[in-house]
Amino acid sequence: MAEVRTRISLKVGSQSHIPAEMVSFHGLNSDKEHVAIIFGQADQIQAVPLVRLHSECLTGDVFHSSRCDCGEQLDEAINQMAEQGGIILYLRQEGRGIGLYNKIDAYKLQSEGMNTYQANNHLGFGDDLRDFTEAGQMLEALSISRIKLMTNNPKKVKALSDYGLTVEKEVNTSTHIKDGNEDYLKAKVDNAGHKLKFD
Ligand SMILES: Nc1nc2c(ncn2[C@@H]2O[C@H](COP(=O)(O)OP(=O)(O)OP(=O)(O)O)[C@@H](O)[C@H]2O)c(=O)[nH]1
Ligand SMILES: [Zn+2]
Repeated sequence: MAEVRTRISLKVGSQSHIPAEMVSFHGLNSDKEHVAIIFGQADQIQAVPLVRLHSECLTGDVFHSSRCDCGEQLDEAINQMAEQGGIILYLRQEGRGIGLYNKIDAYKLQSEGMNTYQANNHLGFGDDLRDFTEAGQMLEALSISRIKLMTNNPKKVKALSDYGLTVEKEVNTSTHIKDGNEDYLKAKVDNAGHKLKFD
């Protein structure tokens, strides 16, 4: 199921030339172009690699929007995996699965006072439409069965465990508070049980 592997070199902050491999897949449940980014050949030489499932966030990952923490979490994962190896599954699940245009509609409602979950519900969507089965398929295709999962989201841990993977350890990301995203982070804790720490 893993299809093409190609070498890439990444730059995050002051760290440049971070070597990695990008892997495409065929035969996943949907036609979404999910990719794996593998650091330090972790799939081949580590028995229990560090893994992050990162759901796409164009506004945060690319443009570092102040509304969320996605870009910072992605950079944190890359920095950590550049040191110790690991695998990022970059999942094309924009807006927790509602898509970019709907997320923009949700942002408009959030600007008027709703939190992210209320805004999704107001638009007729559930709190979170993501399905992580394909992440399980991708890890299976890479012959990985035991992982350390980098997340604060209990739903991801449960989904991979239900798929049949062994999550030996949960590694929480830092809490990336910045001007504009505190309510977004607190809503994740209150509505989805994210393990984020606020000092
Ligand atoms: N609907 C909606 N989605 C958002 C909003 N802000 C960010 N997102 C999406 O939320 C998702 C965040 O993905 P992740 O960081 O992988 O997941 P998470 O559930 O926060 O869990 P962690 O592993 O702890 O980071 C992405 O799909 C973003 O596009 C928002 O205001 N509304
Ligand atoms: Zn985001």
